[in-house]
Order: sequence, then C-alpha cells, then structure tokens
Amino acid sequence: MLKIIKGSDVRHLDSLHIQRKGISSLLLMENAALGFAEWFNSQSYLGNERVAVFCGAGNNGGDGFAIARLLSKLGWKVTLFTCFEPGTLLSPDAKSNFDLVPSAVRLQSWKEFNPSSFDVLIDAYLGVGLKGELRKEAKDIIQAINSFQGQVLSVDVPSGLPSDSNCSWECVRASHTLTFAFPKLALLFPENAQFTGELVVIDIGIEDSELMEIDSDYFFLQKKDVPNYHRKFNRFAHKGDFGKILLVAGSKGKMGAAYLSAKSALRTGSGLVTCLIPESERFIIQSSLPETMVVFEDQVDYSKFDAIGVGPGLGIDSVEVLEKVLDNYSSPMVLDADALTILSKHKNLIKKVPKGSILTPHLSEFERLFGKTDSHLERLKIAKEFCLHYSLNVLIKGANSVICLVDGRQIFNSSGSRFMATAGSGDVLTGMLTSFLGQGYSPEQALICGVFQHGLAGEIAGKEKLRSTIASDILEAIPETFKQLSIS
Ligand SMILES: NC(=O)C1=CN([C@@H]2O[C@H](COP(=O)(O)OP(=O)(O)OC[C@H]3O[C@@H](n4cnc5c(N)ncnc54)[C@H](OP(=O)(O)O)[C@@H]3O)[C@@H](O)[C@H]2O)[C@H](O)CC1
Ligand SMILES: [K+]
Repeated sequence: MLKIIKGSDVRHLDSLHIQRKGISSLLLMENAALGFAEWFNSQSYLGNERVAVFCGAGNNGGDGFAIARLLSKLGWKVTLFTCFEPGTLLSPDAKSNFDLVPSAVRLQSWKEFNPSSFDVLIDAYLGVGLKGELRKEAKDIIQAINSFQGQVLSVDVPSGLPSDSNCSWECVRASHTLTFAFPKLALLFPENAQFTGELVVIDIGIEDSELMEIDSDYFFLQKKDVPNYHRKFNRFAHKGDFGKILLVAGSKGKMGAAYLSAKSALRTGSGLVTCLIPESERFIIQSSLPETMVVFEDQVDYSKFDAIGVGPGLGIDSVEVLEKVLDNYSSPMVLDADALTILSKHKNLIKKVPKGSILTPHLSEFERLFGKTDSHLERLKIAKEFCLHYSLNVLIKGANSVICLVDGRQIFNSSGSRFMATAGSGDVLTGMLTSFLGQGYSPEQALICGVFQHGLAGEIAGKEKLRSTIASDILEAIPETFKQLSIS
C-alpha cells in the first residue's frame, strides 16, 4: 500500500531513491514528465489542441519544461509561459530541462497569456516546494490560470495548494491533478476537491518499500492492494466457515435498511444471515429475502453469532436495543447510522463497545459524535485520538473515505463514485463489513476489503446507471467486484 508522506519529505525520498537506484535526480524528473506525457496522450484529445504550459522556477517548473519538450516532440502545438522574471535563478534540474526546450516550443511570459488562444493548460507553476503564504505575484499568476475556461491539468499539485494542509487563498482549479509517486495529503481533503479535480497517481519508479522508510501514519489504498487482505477458503469450506452474522437493523417504516444490509452481507459471502427486527415487521424481510432468518428481541442469543452489525434503520430511540447488544457481545461489531446517533446522545455507552469494533460515520454523524470541525485535518486528528484511546476503528465516510485504525494508521480509499451519494448506500456497506468480520477477517482486513469493494461496486453501478444509481444497484454489483479482484 502506498504511504502518504509529507511534501517536505519528498526531497528526502528522492535522495533515498537516487542513492538506492544509482540514478540522477534529472532522470527522476524525466520519469515524472514521461508519465505525464503518456497519460496526456492516452486521453481522447483530437490532436490539434493548442497546449499552454505554465512553468515556475523550481522543480515543478522543471517537470513542466520536460513535459513541454515531450509533447512538442509528439506533435502537439506547445507554448511555454514562464512564471518568473528574466534572470531568475532556476533550480539545477529545472535549468537543465529549460535548456533542452526545443525551438518548436514558443516561449512567452505569463503576462502575455491570452486564454482564448489555447485548448488545454498544463499547470507546472508551483508544486510541493510552496512555503508559507502565497506571495502577491503568485496570486496574480493563479488568477490568470483560473481565467482559462478549458481543461487545466495540474502537475503534482494544483499550484498554490500546500501539500499537507488547507489554505485560505485561491489555488489553481484543476480539472485533473496528476500527482507523482503518491497522492499528497491535501489532495484527498473534501474541501480541496474544488482545486484537485480528478486525481491520477503517476508511478515514477519509487517503490512502496522506499516510501515505507519515511515516517507517516497516512496510507492510500488501491485496487492492487486488496487481494492480499482477503482470506483464502479451500474447497472443503462449508457454510459454517463463512460465518453466522446478526444484523440489528430496521424498524417500522425503515425495513428497507435491514433488507439492503442483509442482502449485501449474503452477496459478500456470509453463510448465514439473521436479522433482529421488530416482530410486527417480520413479513417484509421474510417475503423479500427468503435467504435470511429473523429473530426478535426476547429470543436472541447474541453469543452464537460470529459478528454483529447494528444501526441501519434501527430508529434513534432504540437505546435499549443497542445497550442489550453491547452488554451481551464482546467481539468486534459494526456500528452505523442510528446506532451512532444513539452513541452520540449517550456517550457513556462508548466504553461498552467491544475493542476492535468499527464505527462508520458520514460527516454529519461524525460531527454529532465528536463536535463541529473546520477541516478534514482536524477530523483526522480527532479520529486518531479517539481510535487510540478506545481501541476502536472509525471509518470517516465520503469521497476518499478514511479508515482510521486502532493503532493510529489512517488509510484513504481510492475507489468510489459520486453516484454513490444515495439512500441506503451506507446500509450496503454495513452488510459488507459485518459479513467479512463474520467470515473471520480481522477488523482491518474487513475494512480494507469492504470499503474498497463497496466503492468499486459503486463505480460499476455508476458507470451503467449514472445519476439513476440506487443502493440496490450497488449491492447487485458486489459479485463483479470479487470477479475484478480475482477472489473466488
Ligand atoms: N519524487 C517526486 O515526487 C518528484 C517531484 N518533482 C517535482 O518537484 C516538485 C518540487 O520541487 P521544488 O523545487 O522542491 O519546489 P517547487 O517547484 O514546488 O516550488 C519552488 C518554487 O516555488 C516558489 N515559492 C515557494 N513558496 C512560495 C510562495 N509562498 N509564494 C510564491 N512562490 C513560492 C519558490 O520561489 P523562491 O523565490 O522562494 O525560491 C520556487 O520558485 C514536485 O512538486 C514535483 O513537481 C521532481 O520532478 C522529481 C520527482
Ligand atoms: K503545479
């Protein structure tokens, strides 16, 4: 899994890599530019677009000079806009690449930029080397870039955005950010989505093991990481091996939530799924989902279940139901939706939640539990302290959901689609997470597989159904996620 390190540690990472591989820093810059140019060429541009490249005086600008050269060689009509005064000392690698810019590339100052003369803009003005507050001229340059109406592709980070925090000023508003080696932390904050646009991670040859040598608690989860976290079952496995789970979900008028969680758990591979529901509502589940069983509060033996999920559609007045589960079950469980709202009103119950359990708040549930927050960075800090203090896992749901583990590690998910913001999407996830826990996955494994596959199922459903996507489409795409990951 990729580690997300601080922007200020990138130099250290580069020197580590350069030493190990015996290559020059200039070659690393060339790899970055090649990766960018390759991605650019893979897009469905017509081939006659006029490309503007804005370049600063540091290594981000150096990437831009190299990109301008490569794109020009590939036949694109490139104009390079310098974002520094004549005579400015360039960084050594930027200078080497500036000297290699071919004569076919027109050179102009950013002050001469006419937005209507271009079709695509490449922003290689400022990267992770930004220090302190943005200077006046930088603000003017960023404004000029943002006056452009076409696609803006930012190199490494949108210029002006600090790599690991928020800012109070206007940054480049990119349609895509092509970031090198690993995503910079700030690119994953929801409040910066307006600047980042679509995020693409470009491999420049730096290995996961090299990133691992640098201290950080942040990680980035990608498709290739997920199969390693799955349990392998042999051909003698029987339904008992796939776990017996209990879903404490649903109430009058909210039985759909129980249905969605239960069906998702079955699709995720649970052997036996039982729903604890109000007796008056039993016909709904029994007739719509014959594969599940139902039990009622006075007859349930919690201890016989391999995992329990509590919350979807439960009703926020079901305090006693939740308390009973907490008093009678000691293995990790999943707490979602109304269970979280109850916890936020009855904080004394938190200490009863079994260690290793998973809490899955979306942003408003998070604020109900932990209070108002001003930034994602603040949320991450609060979640980390909570996880360490109570030995609980917290999943902060949203685009790039963050898996906050009991030991302080925080993993950003890369799968998902904007079409997943639909009623019942969270109920599907609860079913999936509880299912994996019941199949003997550790909470960390369940979170990694469940969160990634839920996002992937959303991508698959969203591709087909676009804004018409509903939670049932997401759950019906779960089998395809196993197929894509080659998990049998
Ligand atoms: N391993 C990798 O990921 C690689 C990344 N590469 C690219 O290198 C940049 C980082 O390059 P660096 O030279 O460290 O810094 P930048 O180019 O991002 O920024 C330096 C320039 O920014 C000016 N600056 C700094 N602070 C401000 C500010 N507050 N306001 C305005 N301007 C600012 C600075 O000007 P000075 O006058 O202060 O010197 C510099 O001009 C990384 O992002 C990647 O794109 C490499 O290609 C190798 C591999
Ligand atoms: K940039």
